[in-house]
Amino acid sequence: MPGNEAGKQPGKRLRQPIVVVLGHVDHGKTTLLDKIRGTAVTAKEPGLITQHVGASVVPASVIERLAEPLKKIIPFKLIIPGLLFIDTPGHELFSNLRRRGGSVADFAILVVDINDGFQPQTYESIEILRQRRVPFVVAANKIDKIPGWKPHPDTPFIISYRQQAKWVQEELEKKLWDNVIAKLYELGFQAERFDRVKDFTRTVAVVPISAKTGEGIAELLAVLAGLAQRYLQHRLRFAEGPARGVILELREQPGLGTTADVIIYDGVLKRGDLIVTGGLEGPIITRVRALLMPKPLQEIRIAKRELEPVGEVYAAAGVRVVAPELEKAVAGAPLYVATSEEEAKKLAERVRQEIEALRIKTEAEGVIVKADTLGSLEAMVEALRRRGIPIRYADVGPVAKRDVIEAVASKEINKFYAVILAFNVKTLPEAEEEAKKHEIPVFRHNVIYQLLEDFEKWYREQTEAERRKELEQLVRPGKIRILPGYVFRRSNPAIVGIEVLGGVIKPGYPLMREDGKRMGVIHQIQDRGKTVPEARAGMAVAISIKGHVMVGRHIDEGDVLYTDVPEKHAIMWLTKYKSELSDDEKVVLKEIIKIKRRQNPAFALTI
Ligand SMILES: Nc1nc2c(ncn2[C@@H]2O[C@H](COP(=O)(O)OP(=O)(O)OP(=O)(O)O)[C@@H](O)[C@H]2O)c(=O)[nH]1
Repeated sequence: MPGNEAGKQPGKRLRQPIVVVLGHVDHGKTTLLDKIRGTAVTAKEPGLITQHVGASVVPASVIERLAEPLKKIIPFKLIIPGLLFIDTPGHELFSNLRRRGGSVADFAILVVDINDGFQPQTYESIEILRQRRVPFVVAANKIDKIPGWKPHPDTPFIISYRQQAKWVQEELEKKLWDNVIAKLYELGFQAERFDRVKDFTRTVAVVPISAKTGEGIAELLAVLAGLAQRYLQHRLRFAEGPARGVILELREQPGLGTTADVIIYDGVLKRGDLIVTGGLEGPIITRVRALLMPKPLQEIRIAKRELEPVGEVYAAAGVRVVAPELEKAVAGAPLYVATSEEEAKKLAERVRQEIEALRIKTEAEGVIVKADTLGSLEAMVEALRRRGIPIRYADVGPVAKRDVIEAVASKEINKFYAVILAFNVKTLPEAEEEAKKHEIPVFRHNVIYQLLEDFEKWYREQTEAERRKELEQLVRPGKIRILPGYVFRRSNPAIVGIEVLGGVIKPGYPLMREDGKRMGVIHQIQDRGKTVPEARAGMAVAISIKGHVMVGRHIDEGDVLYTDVPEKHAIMWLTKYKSELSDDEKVVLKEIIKIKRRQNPAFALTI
């Protein structure tokens, strides 16, 4: 079984924990994975070149040797055979390592540039790790870029650190705290530099490293291995029994059709096995035609490595599966080996239910979600749920016309949710036209965090604009007194000088007397000869009043008038817009309600 060391002695073998690398763009994920692979290769352990499809294994012997100088700080004896690293970093792929209620990945390394600190994808990575309950270690990368740092290539961090000048050490500590540890605390995690951690299951260990110089890689691997053992004490599994895995990626391969890159996290997968996986049109029951693994090579150039057929693979493993009907499968779907046709049917039902549970379709209000894979769909749905954003419809695939139709239907219930959130998928031309026609915004991004930020920003702007508009239309509480000696015209319209005693008046506001009788509508407000849009408490202005109002008959000099706030408006002021009233407006509103209740005791009773 070339390339699959776990398969060499298929007796009772513990499986390796699966590790993923996440983090913000350019923080050094790829460089770190290359370094880890390089470390494993240059260790020149015979027969330990351990390449998988989409993954690499760092054997325990390599980790132990690297960690030798650290024995006093990180004492451990490894019982796991090694660590399986998923080769492609990033949360798009990580989200496909899904498994009902969690992740196939046992651990993660969150890479944070120690100089750049937390960035959008750092937050997003943490969110996804939290969702899937994956414990993680933080690699505070690029320590070689700290001013004054003297690199000691491929040396443990502790040893290199001791040889740095004091001020350089201080600079590192400061950055480590400000840019990494404090940020983790803000998010509710207890975190410490790895050598100060007492309980690795409660505290996030932060390992300062340089993926470029190799400083700290020894500790990073040792901490991971130690953590893996502690965490997995009760979860460690043997590589035996029927395989369970997940489709990481599907690829078209000339001559072979659609093949699936699968991560096997449990059991054994053999050529000829009856397997069950999932597609959008339903579960797929098929047989493994071939299993492909990379040919063993003495170097790390893995990109174009040739694959060769193998008879079986043992968990944990990354393998390319060749089988009929895989073109109907979907990335992120589970893959199970069935021991009989009957069991296959049962498993198929389980897979169908699992996939259906992720695809949402309701008649209720909510957004429309489209994502490229099951894994990203699940991550999107969970992220939306946590933010309390309702979902009407969620599915895998490009944005199509029917998605726009769903959004239009959603608009009838709540226009602010009539949007399409498209994660890493295209919009079909027909759908684009339809969206334009119905003014359905389509938000697209390949970072979930960013996609949701964009939508939430838009949502806030829209609801705020709506609120402003509604607010503008409400009659505000206002109280005025007609100034004696300032009657300019008695009627048609009446023009009088007034003083605003409280609240505010605007043109268009109806007025009432202290006995609740309507006294026309304010037509215009003038302040020293100039028309103004409003008058507030303390101002003395002239107003014209339209309607059947005559000074001397209906109203008189010295009279107090109020704005005639309609009951609906009064209720809005008492509830939704309470915070929009000034203190004097609140006092005036109370007086208005008192007047109104003389005629209608139930006026603006909100409970
Ligand atoms: N000085 C220094 N540069 C580093 C280190 N790690 C990575 N880099 C550089 O940072 C840049 C980004 O590194 P990548 O490994 O491509 O980062 P990434 O996180 O994989 O980025 P994406 O794959 O684009 O998400 C490259 O130019 C690396 O050479 C480090 O420890 N020190």
